[in-house]
Amino acid sequence: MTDAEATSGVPEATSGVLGELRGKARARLEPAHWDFFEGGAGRETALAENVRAFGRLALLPRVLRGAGEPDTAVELPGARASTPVLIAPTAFHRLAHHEGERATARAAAAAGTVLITSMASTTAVADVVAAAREVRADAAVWFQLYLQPRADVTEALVRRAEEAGCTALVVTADSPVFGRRARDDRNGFHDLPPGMAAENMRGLPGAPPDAPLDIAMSPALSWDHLRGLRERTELPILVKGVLHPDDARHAIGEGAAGLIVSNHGGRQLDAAPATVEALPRITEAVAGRIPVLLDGGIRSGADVVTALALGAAAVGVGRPVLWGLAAEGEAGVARVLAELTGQTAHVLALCGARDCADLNRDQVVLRGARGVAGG
Ligand SMILES: Cc1cc2nc3c(=O)[nH]c(=O)nc-3n(C[C@H](O)[C@H](O)[C@H](O)COP(=O)(O)O)c2cc1C
Ligand SMILES: O=C(O)C(=O)c1ccccc1
Repeated sequence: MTDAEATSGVPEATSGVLGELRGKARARLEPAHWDFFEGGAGRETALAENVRAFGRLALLPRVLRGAGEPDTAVELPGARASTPVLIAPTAFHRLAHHEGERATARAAAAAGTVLITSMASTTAVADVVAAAREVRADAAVWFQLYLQPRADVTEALVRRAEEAGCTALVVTADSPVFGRRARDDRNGFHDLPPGMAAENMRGLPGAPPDAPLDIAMSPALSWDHLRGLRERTELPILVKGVLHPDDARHAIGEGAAGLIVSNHGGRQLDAAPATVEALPRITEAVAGRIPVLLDGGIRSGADVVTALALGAAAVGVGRPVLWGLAAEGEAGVARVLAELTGQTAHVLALCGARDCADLNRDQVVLRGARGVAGG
């Protein structure tokens, strides 16, 4: 058994553009690298449920609303995107394609969307932003950050992201420890191969000159560290990995500019719920004060519109972007973004929506029941 269908029955894409790219990626990648990209923690329940939960939901279209051609643009902290489909931060793009994050950045910029570039990228953040800005001068790149136990290390990373031209920080809060991933254990995959490194981690305080520091994950991190970060940067900060409504309220109290409802693509707490099932309680708690984004299991325009109807301002896509990158490089990522955005526009039109905000949570219903999802 080498993939999620076998281990947990995740109904991943097998047809359409995404299915084609997924198949091509799988054929091209070394099995251990495929498993690293595709796998999740534990029994891969959260991974499978992210996808399955969307399949349990249906959309109630509104009719005869004279909505016209839908506008897919969204306004976000530090970005105006022409699509609600953003690129979620994923590590190690050079494992997928030799052009790595540069290829992803060019495709994101050309599509007019936000690349949330991972702190664990195999290309330095300055080079990622430069690649995006070669395509589009006002391309938005956000920097995903794991708060480091050493404040001087975190600060050095933030200065790098600022100097590179990133327009927001995304603090990943769901990783007090690294998830246990059975596939990586079985494959003995725990590090990048020779010749590749986490380029943002070079030359930081406490590291030998030019050697990359390991990314630390720490259960000692608290809201105090987030507050410390806020005091040291002008960039808007989004908190990624929020699933509990009280944490959403807490993040607002600490001045977060946005939230990303996420279970890290099922790679951290395997017992976590599907993200779309956690979303309604979060948007209810937030009550429009800051934008709430979602990632996990987005594989179609209907999934995007379902998340939007439940109150998300935008969504992030992780694995499908890696499929596109591994299969066809920049062109493959462009195909994934065009496909998901095109489907989203089509579903918005079929639902009678003018734009991404012109939807209501009463349009999302549980299949096989008469109730409305999330109450
Ligand atoms: C291979 C891989 C690497 C990831 N690396 C990171 C990371 O470096 N930082 C982070 O915050 N999230 C990371 N994530 C989680 C994604 O940002 C996102 O939450 C998840 O992939 C969304 O689910 P999806 O893959 O079903 O779209 C990673 C996910 C994958 C699949
Ligand atoms: O694999 C991941 O999900 C991830 O977040 C990560 C973080 C640091 C290094 C490599 C991967």
